[in-house]
Amino acid sequence: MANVLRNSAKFGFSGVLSQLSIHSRHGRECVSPCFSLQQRNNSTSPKIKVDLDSSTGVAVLRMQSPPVNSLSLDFLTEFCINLEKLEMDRSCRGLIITSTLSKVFSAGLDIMEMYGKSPERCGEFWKAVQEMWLKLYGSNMATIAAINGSSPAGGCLMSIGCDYRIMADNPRYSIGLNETQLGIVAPFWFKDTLVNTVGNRAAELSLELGLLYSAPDALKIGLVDQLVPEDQVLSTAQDTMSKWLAVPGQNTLSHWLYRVRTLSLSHTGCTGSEHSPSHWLYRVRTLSLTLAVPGQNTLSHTGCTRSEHSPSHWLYRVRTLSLTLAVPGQNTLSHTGCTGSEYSPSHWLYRVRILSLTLAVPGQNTLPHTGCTGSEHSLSHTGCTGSEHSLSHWLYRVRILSLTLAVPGQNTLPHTGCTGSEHSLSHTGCTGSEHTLPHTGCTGSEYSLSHWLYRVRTLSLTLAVPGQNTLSQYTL
Ligand SMILES: CC/C=C\CC(=O)SCCNC(=O)CCNC(=O)[C@H](O)C(C)(C)COP(=O)(O)OP(=O)(O)OC[C@H]1O[C@@H](n2cnc3c(N)ncnc32)[C@H](O)[C@@H]1OP(=O)(O)O
Repeated sequence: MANVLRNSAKFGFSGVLSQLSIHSRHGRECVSPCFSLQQRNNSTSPKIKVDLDSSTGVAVLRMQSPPVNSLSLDFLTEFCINLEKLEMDRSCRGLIITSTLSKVFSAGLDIMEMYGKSPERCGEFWKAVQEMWLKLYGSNMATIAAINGSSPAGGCLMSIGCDYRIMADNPRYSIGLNETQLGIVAPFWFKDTLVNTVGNRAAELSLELGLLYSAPDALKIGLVDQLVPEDQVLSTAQDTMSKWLAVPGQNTLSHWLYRVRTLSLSHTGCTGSEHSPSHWLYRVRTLSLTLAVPGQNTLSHTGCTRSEHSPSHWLYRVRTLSLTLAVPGQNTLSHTGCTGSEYSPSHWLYRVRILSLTLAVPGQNTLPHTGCTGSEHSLSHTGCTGSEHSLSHWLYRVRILSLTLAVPGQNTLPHTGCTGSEHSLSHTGCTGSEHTLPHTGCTGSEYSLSHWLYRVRTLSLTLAVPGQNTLSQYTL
């Protein structure tokens, strides 16, 4: 362990990436010439071994970092570099992740990385953890976890970041997000990924109690998709992969349609440098919900100081609560201007989302029945202020338009009154000028509409990664 730590990364994660001729996955056709065919087929780094079978287009990534494949900064850096190389390699369509160690897939985050480290090191580490998840969950490859041993915490995150999980049928092996048992709270994106895998209630129980599931129990709740004898884990993964690769276009649209919301972290409003990533990754949703609790609006830099709610409890309920908070008469949502009590909670619980759309309708910004009268609800970020559009027109189109607004070279939507540079990505919660699209490197009209309609959300999520607010690593 000490050796692992002593040999830790000499350069930051982003530094490592910048040393590669990294191109966007959007530019898969522009594979960097620095990767020869041979290099792409096989790659071995101290902790990771990758074999790409060019006849099938399937790569097997073997984690080989004894004793337990713990996810140190070194490990994560190597993992992400290997993932990025495969992502850029057009011949690679599927990825299987497994372990060379007996009994252990991965023990999760290296706990020594969380102890006694400098803030800078912590920042690098947490960025690398999140990068691992972003790269895996947002991959354009079909991904299968061949779980041939225990896979707690971060190991479980890696597994649920894949499209499919095959686990060794051995009741001694366990898997789960047990962070709460360790006295730490899994970040919301761990939680969201688990919810997407096992559903809300199972995720809630699992996270609040920090449960580790035996292989058979994991199958019961859907945490893994299939159990097979231990010596068949990899071969089954390879067979299964061929089914995934037979689905037309599976590597893009269908994959993304399910994941795009989870990946779009943009609404956290985290702009970066002022808060360390780890600070925010843990706290942003907790804080945002606490802020919304009437009478509790005091927490240090956000104004809230209360601590009576356990993080795990709150982290998992924040979305549900945020709906309730919108009930007029139950809360004073000064930011919405809703103060009345004329509507019952149930009425609002069902309508608040629809109404929030309505608030965005130009010329309909005064919603007397909600008590909202101010101009604060104009779509200032879209530049739409007029009343030229009818309600129904907008109710159906506002989302589509907001996508279109993000299309470089299409920022002039004459019929909406939007003319240009004011189309920062403020709808993502990013308010600074640094989050305009030019910031992402997209300045021209070189991309077609359809290209962007599919990718804009993907890109916006990257903007949301604290400390990663430039997309400099992508060549668009
Ligand atoms: C906000 C999100 C935060 C965190 C997410 C995380 O991922 S935190 C990490 C959580 N991980 C765990 O709780 C797993 C702990 N480990 C285990 O349960 C077992 O080690 C495991 C994986 C089931 C394997 O058991 P086995 O009996 O085969 O090995 P043993 O326990 O004897 O461990 C061997 C050596 O590995 C060291 N080690 C184990 N886990 C970690 C880890 N996560 N990080 C660093 N080091 C780890 C363990 O201390 C042993 O070291 P040694 O020097 O030989 O004593």
